[in-house]
Amino acid sequence: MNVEPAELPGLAAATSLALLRQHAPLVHCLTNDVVQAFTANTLLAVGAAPAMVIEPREAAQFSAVADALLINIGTLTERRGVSMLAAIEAANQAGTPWVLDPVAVGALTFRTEFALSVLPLKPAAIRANASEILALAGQPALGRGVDSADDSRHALPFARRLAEEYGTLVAVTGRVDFITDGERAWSVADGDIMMTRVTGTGCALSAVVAAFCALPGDRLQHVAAACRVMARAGRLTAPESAGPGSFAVGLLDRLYRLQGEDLQ
Ligand SMILES: Nc1ncnc2c1ncn2[C@@H]1O[C@H](COP(=O)(O)OP(=O)(O)OP(=O)(O)O)[C@@H](O)[C@H]1O
Ligand SMILES: Cc1ncsc1CCO
Ligand SMILES: [Mg+2]
Repeated sequence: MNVEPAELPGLAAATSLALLRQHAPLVHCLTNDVVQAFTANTLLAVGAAPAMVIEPREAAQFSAVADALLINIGTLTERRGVSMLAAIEAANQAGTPWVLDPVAVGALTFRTEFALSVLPLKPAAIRANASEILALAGQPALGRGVDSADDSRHALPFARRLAEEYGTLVAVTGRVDFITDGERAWSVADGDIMMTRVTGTGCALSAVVAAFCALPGDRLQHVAAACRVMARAGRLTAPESAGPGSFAVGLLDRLYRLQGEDLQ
């Protein structure tokens, strides 16, 4: 149970990426106001398709036909919460996987109660930083707003526990990403510190995780592959960037150009 997770093999990540581009899943994103366009462009760059349908009277209708649903509570409002619950219910009825990004859960009461209330609604995966995973698991966390101040390795046992308790997958990201179903776990040691200097790399990754959840086959492998794809693209882009601005643009270009051999 507590053995060190193995690094996801490059070939597995490449196989999942090829499958993603073949299927080009349509991802219904109910996400925060900061990252809408970056998230949509990230999905398009990697080979999936986005749609941000947020009106409560349309959300359920759309999530029933999308291939995956993303629920990100970064700028949660009461009205957006209504859309999210309707979308989750419709996705569950249609057998569509949905992914939770519990942004800044912990210190803030409204979003924390909301996140805890949707955990039993069978998310296919949860993607969060270490502080958010600790908070979801009821542990003291050092998060500062939307940023993590905790180490993903420290959060791994709690990620495992959450995955087991809710029958879901948990991807806890940071310097090293860990992806677990409670029993099995993969690690992804890649990325670059520059990824924390652009807002929404984690939020966009959660949308990519949702896209990979739509694929047939080993979902734990696919979610780990999503983390690998994002982190690898970040690692390759950082040295070519003058700063966060060109990094954000370069990351999209790199995701678009990323080939299986870049992951090996
Ligand atoms: N110190 C680091 N070194 C290398 N890569 C990192 C580091 N921290 C985060 N990353 C990478 O950045 C991406 C986003 O992860 P992070 O944990 O920062 O998400 P987040 O805090 O939810 O981000 P946001 O809320 O801004 O969207 C992941 O691909 C992760 O691997
Ligand atoms: C900066 C910020 N504030 C609320 S959501 C968000 C995007 C990163 O999570
Ligand atoms: Mg986040």
